[in-house]
Amino acid sequence: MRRLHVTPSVEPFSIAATVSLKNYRRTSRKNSRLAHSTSSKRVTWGRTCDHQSWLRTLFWSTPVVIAPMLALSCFLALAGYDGSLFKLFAAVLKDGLLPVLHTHGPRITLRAMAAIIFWLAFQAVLYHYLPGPSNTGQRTPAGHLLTYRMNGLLAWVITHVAFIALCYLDLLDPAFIPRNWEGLFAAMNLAGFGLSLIAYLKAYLMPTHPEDRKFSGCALYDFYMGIELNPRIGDNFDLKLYTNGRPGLIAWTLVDLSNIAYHYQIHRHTSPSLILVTILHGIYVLDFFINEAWYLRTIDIAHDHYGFYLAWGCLTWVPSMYTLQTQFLGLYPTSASPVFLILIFSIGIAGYALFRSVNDQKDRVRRSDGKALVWGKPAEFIVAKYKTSDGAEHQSLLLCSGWWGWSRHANYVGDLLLSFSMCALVHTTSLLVWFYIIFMAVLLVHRCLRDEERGQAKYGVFWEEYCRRVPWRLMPGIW
Ligand SMILES: NC(=O)C1=CN([C@@H]2O[C@H](COP(=O)(O)OP(=O)(O)OC[C@H]3O[C@@H](n4cnc5c(N)ncnc54)[C@H](OP(=O)(O)O)[C@@H]3O)[C@@H](O)[C@H]2O)C=CC1
Ligand SMILES: CC(C)CCC[C@@H](C)[C@H]1CC[C@H]2C3=CC=C4C[C@@H](O)CC[C@]4(C)[C@H]3CC[C@]12C
Repeated sequence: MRRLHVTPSVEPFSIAATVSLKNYRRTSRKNSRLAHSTSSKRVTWGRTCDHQSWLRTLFWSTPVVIAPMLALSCFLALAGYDGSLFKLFAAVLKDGLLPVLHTHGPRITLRAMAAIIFWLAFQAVLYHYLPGPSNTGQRTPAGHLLTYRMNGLLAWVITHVAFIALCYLDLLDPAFIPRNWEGLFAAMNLAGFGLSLIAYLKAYLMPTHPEDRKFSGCALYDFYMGIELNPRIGDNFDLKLYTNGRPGLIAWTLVDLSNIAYHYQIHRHTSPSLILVTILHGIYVLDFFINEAWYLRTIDIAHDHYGFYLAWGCLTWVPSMYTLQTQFLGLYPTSASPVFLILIFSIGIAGYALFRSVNDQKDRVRRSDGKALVWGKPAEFIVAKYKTSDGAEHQSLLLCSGWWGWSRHANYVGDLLLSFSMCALVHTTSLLVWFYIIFMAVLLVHRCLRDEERGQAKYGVFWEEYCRRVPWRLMPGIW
């Protein structure tokens, strides 16, 4: 890819929606006119959502209550009702909630509390002390460019080797997690709520970058979606990357492995479905750690603020809800034909390949400043200008070729195929097992809309040009 230099003194706000230098000159004249219209705009992206009514804001805060209730329902259904949410609701209607909670509800135990405290501390130590290459994230609305140390893969390997070694030496029961699930679930919730509260108070009392805070005007919404963008302890301990990328994600594969052991201890055989789901989960989690620097350029790190959504979400929702398939299979074996398993597993692998290829294209283009090949050809992109609140002007590349010319979120299509496969492999109609794909579909469709709003506020006319060139949000011809 030839480098496209825009000399500020000649065309201070020009953009290029181009593949080559030839096209660049033509489009930049048009784009510079467009750019002048955005450059004078107030910086609104990543800022207060002052256009929202309080009723709307309150409505969007309801997951603070709904998500823990959903997690509790799934816990109860697995603990006492054959993994059936319908049986659970029938029991609650018949006997009342309190007796159901009394018989099957989570319990705070000292052992589980100690295990969760140890787990969080152990992951914090690995996060802080393990070596790894440094990478910078995306520029924040206030203009900060933060550095992160990428040592997640090492942390994942050390944790799993330690777990296997402790089990091998008979110092730990490999089925420790499902056997202590009622206590662990309660302790994870306490930790998740506790960390969310700490994040909320820290945002007022000791903010890391006060100019990057976002206030909605509704305390509950601020607690839910977060105030600080990148809260840190000291200069280097990034609370968001630690929470999102360590205790929850590493627990995901550990919970799966422990459920395989539990299934084996109870039934004296292994389940092909359980192994295949664990392999898909393992690929997904390992992919995250192998490509950790890519994660710095995703919505979670670059745009989402740090509150209950991420803190409780990663400490409780991920280990308890993202593992529902293996928890179910650990307790209730199912059977499926080899042809079915091979077909569904192949769909999962195809979904993963799409997910990785799309994410990789964007990452390579952004990291190389556009000097990358996409599907064997020089990348096509829009050089989109935006302003930070300090008044400085910056630019980002919006890729428009390869998968990113096919739809604006082809990576979500791959993820949805993979999620479908993770659920279908269990071979049951139990709603609880299918919850993951339903959640992912809602989350990713909502993300498409959210990202659009934010892209428009950040890039203005450049975003409009991008949407004109790549009209489909998710699936060409459908949406
Ligand atoms: N398992 C799970 O629970 C979930 C998994 N995921 C997966 O995580 C991955 C990351 O998801 P997510 O962060 O939502 O989305 P993306 O990785 O697609 O990142 C979106 C950001 O990329 C930038 N961007 C948008 N369009 C372009 C473009 N054409 N060229 C270059 N940059 C662009 C924008 O940021 P900027 O401001 O920098 O321009 C935008 O905010 C996805 O693969 C998704 O499937 C996502 C959610 C949940
Ligand atoms: C409170 C709840 C209703 C919602 C909590 C949601 C969060 C726990 C999740 C939202 C986005 C999720 C993720 C995004 C991208 C990821 C990359 C992928 O490669 C691995 C998984 C993940 C880190 C994933 C983890 C959970 C979320 C943060």
